[in-house]
Amino acid sequence: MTPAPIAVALDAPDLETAARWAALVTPHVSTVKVGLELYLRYGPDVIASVRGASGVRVFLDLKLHDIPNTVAGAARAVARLRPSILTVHAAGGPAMIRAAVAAAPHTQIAAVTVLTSLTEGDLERIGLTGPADSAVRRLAALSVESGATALVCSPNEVSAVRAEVGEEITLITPGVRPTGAATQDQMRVATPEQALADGADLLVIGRPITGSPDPGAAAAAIAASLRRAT
Ligand SMILES: O=c1ccn([C@@H]2O[C@H](COP(=O)(O)O)[C@@H](O)[C@H]2O)c(=O)[nH]1
Repeated sequence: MTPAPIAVALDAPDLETAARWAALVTPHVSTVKVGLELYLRYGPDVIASVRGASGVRVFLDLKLHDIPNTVAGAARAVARLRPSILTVHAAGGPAMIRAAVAAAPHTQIAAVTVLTSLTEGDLERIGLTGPADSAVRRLAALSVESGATALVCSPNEVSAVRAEVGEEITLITPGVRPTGAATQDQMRVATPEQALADGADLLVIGRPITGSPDPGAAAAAIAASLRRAT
């Protein structure tokens, strides 16, 4: 069976837990995601630990955001680990995104538009007035013009972003919650089925899977429900 288009966020406190979660979910999902918590604690070794024998795709979610020269150096440093996807913040601007793309030619650079934990009230306080999808569309267009071939947005904006950037760009959506699951700190959310129906290519799902007593079964259940919906 083809693994589901899900990236499981391995936001674990230790390497053993992350590797265990990765081994349990990899029969069911296409990708595992390493974020700041794990990478800052364990560094590059974490990639091999979660990739394991299965060779599952690893998404390195470091959300780089700095001047172009610094981001180029950081992207070059992690490119040797061959992550499938590396994130940068779209708000870092065109030159920074171009620098990341040039520094990691074998890794897909995904630009994070507006964090899924932010409400429209938060955006207004930051100075981004108007509906969230206007800011997301603007940042998406800028990122693609700068060479990003993937974008991170909430499932609520995925159809607007698809209309803006076309079919060739990979749309990645965190803020995904199965019906009835707690939203926790995610503010702009939708179900896995809705995100996929609206045009997402890869669903990032963490705690609804890793917080389950059986992460393998939780991943398998979401994968099966996506298969039924398509
Ligand atoms: O806008 C964003 C960008 C990245 N994330 C990351 O996705 C996961 C979501 O985990 P859940 O447990 O499913 O909430 C997490 O690693 C974030 O760093 C995001 O949530 N929103």
